[in-house]
Amino acid sequence: MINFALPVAISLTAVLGGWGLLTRIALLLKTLPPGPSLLTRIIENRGNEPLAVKLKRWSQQYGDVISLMDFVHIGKPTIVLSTPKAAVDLLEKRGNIYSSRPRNIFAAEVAYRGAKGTLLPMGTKLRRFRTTMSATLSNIPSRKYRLLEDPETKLMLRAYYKKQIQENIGRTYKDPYTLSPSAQHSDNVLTTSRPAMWTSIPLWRSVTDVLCIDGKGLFTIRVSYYPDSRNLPGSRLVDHLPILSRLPFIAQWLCREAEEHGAIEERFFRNCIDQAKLADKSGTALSGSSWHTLERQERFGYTDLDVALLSSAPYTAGVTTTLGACDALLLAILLYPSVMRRAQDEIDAVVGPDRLPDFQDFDTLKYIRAMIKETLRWHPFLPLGIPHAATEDDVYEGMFIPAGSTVIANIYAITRDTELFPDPEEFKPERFMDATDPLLKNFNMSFGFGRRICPGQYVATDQLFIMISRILWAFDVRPLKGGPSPLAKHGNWGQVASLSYELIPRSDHIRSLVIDQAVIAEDDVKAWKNLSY
Ligand code: HEM
Repeated sequence: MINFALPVAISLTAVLGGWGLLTRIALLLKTLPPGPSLLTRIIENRGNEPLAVKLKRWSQQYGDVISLMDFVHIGKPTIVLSTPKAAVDLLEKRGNIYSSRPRNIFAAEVAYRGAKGTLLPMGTKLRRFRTTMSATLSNIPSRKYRLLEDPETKLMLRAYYKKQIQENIGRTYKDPYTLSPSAQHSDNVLTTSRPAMWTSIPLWRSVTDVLCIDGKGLFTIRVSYYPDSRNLPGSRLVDHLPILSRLPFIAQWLCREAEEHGAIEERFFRNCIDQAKLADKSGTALSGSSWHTLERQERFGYTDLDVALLSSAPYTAGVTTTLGACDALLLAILLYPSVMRRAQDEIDAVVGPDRLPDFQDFDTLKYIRAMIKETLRWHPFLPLGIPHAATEDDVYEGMFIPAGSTVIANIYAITRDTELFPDPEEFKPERFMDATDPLLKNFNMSFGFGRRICPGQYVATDQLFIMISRILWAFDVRPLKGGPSPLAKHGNWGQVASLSYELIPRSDHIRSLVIDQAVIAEDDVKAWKNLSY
């Protein structure tokens, strides 16, 4: 007798499977959040409209939560959240299912071989990574870096004066001195960024080593970090067809860029870990994520690559972001001179001319803190944050969000929510002064949401506070006469284009105080030897 059982079972499974798939697709199409059709997206793909702006425009047309489907990731749409409420409701209140990262083959798998903390999906490795981050960067632990931020910013101020003297010999201090925010290799910018590096790696051989490998600036390594349209998961061919990464011949061509970037970062951060070990032996290490990770290497079975990439997250995630925010703050000052005057009035009343602003002034310099919040709102450095992923099916206000969806908080749109932020394009620190709404009082939306929220937010705020309060205590910031209008430099997010301005010393008394303090600061910093200035 012919045995029909197997073919019948196979056919039945296929039919049921196919039916299941069809039912799921029908359900998806019916109940997914609304959004532009694929055709609209293809048509509108032309032109140079930035992704965050396009998504904001679509959210005004379709709703606070929109979905974008494609033919490759059927059943796994991209969901975009465009209001504070939607982002808080999903990414924070339902953080247990919205805290993963989407699969990112090009960057997370090929370039970083599963060792990049910021790209980790939910699981034990992510939990351990977040523990390291909070043990070394959260509110209280982050204060230990003040030991470095204090002397470093004193040296930064002196560098500004020195540069003036060098460049303008025989002339008055009122001669212009320009800083270019995009010139990240300039001495002064390096000085300000160094504390950010220290949060990650306790010892650096020299600043040049830190920023250049084989003559290539580390800032250029952005394989996955900036979620612009090019780097979003799914924007590379290999993300759509994972099988390609397993085909050796094709993979060489498709994945070369990722492999090259990954190899450079691995070499660089392994070298840093070697330096950290030496620093510990000589007693010069300031404990940071390197040490926290190294100490747990055996227990957690971390490979050397894991140690190098997990512990370097504060450096890769913290330097350009914080410096970019500082530049945006200076740009706001150039565009809104009354803001600078009000900040200086506050500094003069609280601090006076006889000492530098200090971390002890953090609570009293309320307007400076409001300026920092307003800068992060007005000009968010990461307009689309870093994408999250849903790990379970969910329903939100009648809309179905399937497991596996990529979930993006459009921080650019969220920080322009007119209910919470009237006149959103205006730079108004006052909106944060004496605010009672918790969303304003504890404003941190530009740092992301929920369990993946930026763990470096305290370090970033400290560094912005000390840099900006000291710069405004010592200098007036003015646009260079005849230079292009600073307005042209405001792209609404990310790095502001290079802008020229002059720093005009506020008094000779302050200048001599800075010079004296810098001498003491040099000694403080020498405790961490091998740094070259
Ligand atoms: C103004 C400066 C900064 C801004 C605007 C910023 C913004 C962000 C945003 C939007 C995210 C994604 C959050 C999410 O997925 O919801 C993020 C993640 C992260 N940030 Fe920051 N950041 C800044 C500075 C820093 C600093 C100074 C550090 C470290 C010292 C840091 C370390 C990190 C790390 C490690 C992550 C990944 C967290 C994870 O994947 O779980 N950031 N940041």
